[in-house]
Amino acid sequence: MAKPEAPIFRQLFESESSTYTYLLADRDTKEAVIIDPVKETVDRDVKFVKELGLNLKIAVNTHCHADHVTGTGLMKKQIEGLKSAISKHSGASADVQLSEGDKITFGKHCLIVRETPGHTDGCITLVLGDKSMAFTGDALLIRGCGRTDFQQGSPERLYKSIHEVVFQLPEDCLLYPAHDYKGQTVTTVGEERKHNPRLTKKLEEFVKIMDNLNLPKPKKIDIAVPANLLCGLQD
Ligand SMILES: N[C@@H](CCC(=O)N[C@@H](CSS)C(=O)NCC(=O)O)C(=O)O
Ligand SMILES: [Fe+2]
Repeated sequence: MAKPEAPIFRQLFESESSTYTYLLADRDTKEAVIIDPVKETVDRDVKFVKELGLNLKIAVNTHCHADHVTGTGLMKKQIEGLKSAISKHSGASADVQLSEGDKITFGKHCLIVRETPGHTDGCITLVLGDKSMAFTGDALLIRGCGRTDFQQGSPERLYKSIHEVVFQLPEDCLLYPAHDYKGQTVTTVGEERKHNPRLTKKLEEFVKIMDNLNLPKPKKIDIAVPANLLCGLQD
């Protein structure tokens, strides 16, 4: 059973890009936040928000995604008053440009913005006010991390972001990534500090690993990045 003061929390999945979208809401006021909605699943998510009687205030992107088109622009057309948000360092347009330490409030809860660059310049981690959970975007993935070979990627910056921001959260803080490709859903700070095969290494070795991932580029990168600079609304 969830603690009475814990927000409503749902983890939603988009299977083509293996993206997680998160919905959080205050149980009393019904004010809600959505994190990383995907264009293809906007109808599902809007229906769900309506079914739960939520007042969706803000749709936040953890960064300018390269692998899928964000749903924030489309969602704004369907939900009156909804605002989009992204880091001011992302280069993307949105109603709210976020900076380190900003608070996104929903009812009695809030998400605190922590800048965690390295995968991209504008990556943020959103930490729930009581530090019981955090949304790491592509900075930290479960037993992995975001690639650093495009979009201003820098393994040195990513290593610093994870060690100095994410790994400083409480050991039992639940970490929810923007993607998982192996069916995993959640991890903790303690688990990743102990078992992350990349981030448990010294910086020099981490840089070597990241420089030699040799991953193919995301299939949609040439469509997704320009669209995501405009809330996902460019055809
Ligand atoms: N195959 C997928 C793209 C997979 C990919 O590159 N994922 C990114 C996160 S989305 S920008 C990543 O950082 N992966 C790190 C890793 O170690 O897998 C597609 O074509 O969309
Ligand atoms: Fe990404």
